[in-house]
Amino acid sequence: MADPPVTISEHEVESLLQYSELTTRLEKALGKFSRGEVVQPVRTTVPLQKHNGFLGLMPTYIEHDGVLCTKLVCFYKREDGSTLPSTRATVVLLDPEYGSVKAVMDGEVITGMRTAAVSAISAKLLMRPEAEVLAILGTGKQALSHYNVFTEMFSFKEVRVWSRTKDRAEKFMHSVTGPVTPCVSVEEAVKGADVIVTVTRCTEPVLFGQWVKPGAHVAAVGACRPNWRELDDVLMKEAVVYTDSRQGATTESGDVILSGAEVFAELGDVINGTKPAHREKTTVFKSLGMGVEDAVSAELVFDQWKAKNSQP
Ligand SMILES: NC(=O)C1=CN([C@@H]2O[C@H](COP(=O)(O)OP(=O)(O)OC[C@H]3O[C@@H](n4cnc5c(N)ncnc54)[C@H](O)[C@@H]3O)[C@@H](O)[C@H]2O)C=CC1
Ligand SMILES: O=C(O)C1=NCCCC1
Repeated sequence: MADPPVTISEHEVESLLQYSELTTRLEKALGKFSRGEVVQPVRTTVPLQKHNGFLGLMPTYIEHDGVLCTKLVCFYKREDGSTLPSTRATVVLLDPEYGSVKAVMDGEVITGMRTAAVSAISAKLLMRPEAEVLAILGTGKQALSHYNVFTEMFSFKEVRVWSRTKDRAEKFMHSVTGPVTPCVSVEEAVKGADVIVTVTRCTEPVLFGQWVKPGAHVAAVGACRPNWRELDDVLMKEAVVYTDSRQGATTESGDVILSGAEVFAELGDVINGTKPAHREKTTVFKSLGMGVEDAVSAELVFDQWKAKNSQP
């Protein structure tokens, strides 16, 4: 008889996950994914038309590691000023042999941290070594997790943040401990920036190639629907485009599909050494988010939870 599933709250997940171990596991998982060692269909999305959103189903099986997992994530195109969350997620970890549920855990922190950690891996692989200026477009949940991991992993001389209102950019600045320059326009934020993170909910391009410094690295995290955009055609066509999943990007990314840009490689290909990292060129990492990222994060949370809760 299987043990009943454990429930792990948002607060507990937060106390159990650290970027250092998470990033190591995610890097290995991206490599495995691109070597074909992970069963992970492209996310199934169910439209929630009445609420202007989608339910995404993200099942994943890593046979070699005995990890079976699925995330249920609802994401919405919220009206400006809405106080409702734009993403809500739950992660379910299963026993692949018995099919029983081992753990049900909050997916908010996992989604925030694993997405930011994968963007940081993209920057580690693709930004110029002398990178000094980071620009973050957007000031929501992902902006905060990206700020946290980028400032933990790298030593930028300046971090700039842009939001559509000055108030929001200033509020973000006051919510973090390190120095931040709030910017009133995207152009001001990205001018001369070496690394640009786009974490907005916008559905039309907000970042234009004409403003991007040649050789900069862009981690594009929002716009995860085939008709949503964050980046313009000029940037998509000038840059060398990397993704988490080629199949995911060519199915779900408006920036890739509508610009007609070619996907050069998956991050896992670079990690596996089968495709080069073009640090000297302008690069875009188009992130869609993958079930395998949630699976290894949930397994890490569960391992830590068991260690903490085991009898002495
Ligand atoms: N690639 C991935 O793995 C993941 C992607 N996402 C996506 O990342 C984006 C950000 O997510 P969260 O930070 O959780 O959302 P959030 O709602 O906490 O923050 C969104 C930010 O975008 C800004 N924004 C909204 N509409 C805008 C517009 N038209 N133009 C410019 N800025 C606008 C908001 O003011 C806010 O600063 C969303 O599009 C979400 O779907 C979320 C989770 C994972
Ligand atoms: O991977 C995820 O989780 C998400 N990706 C895009 C939309 C929101 C959630």
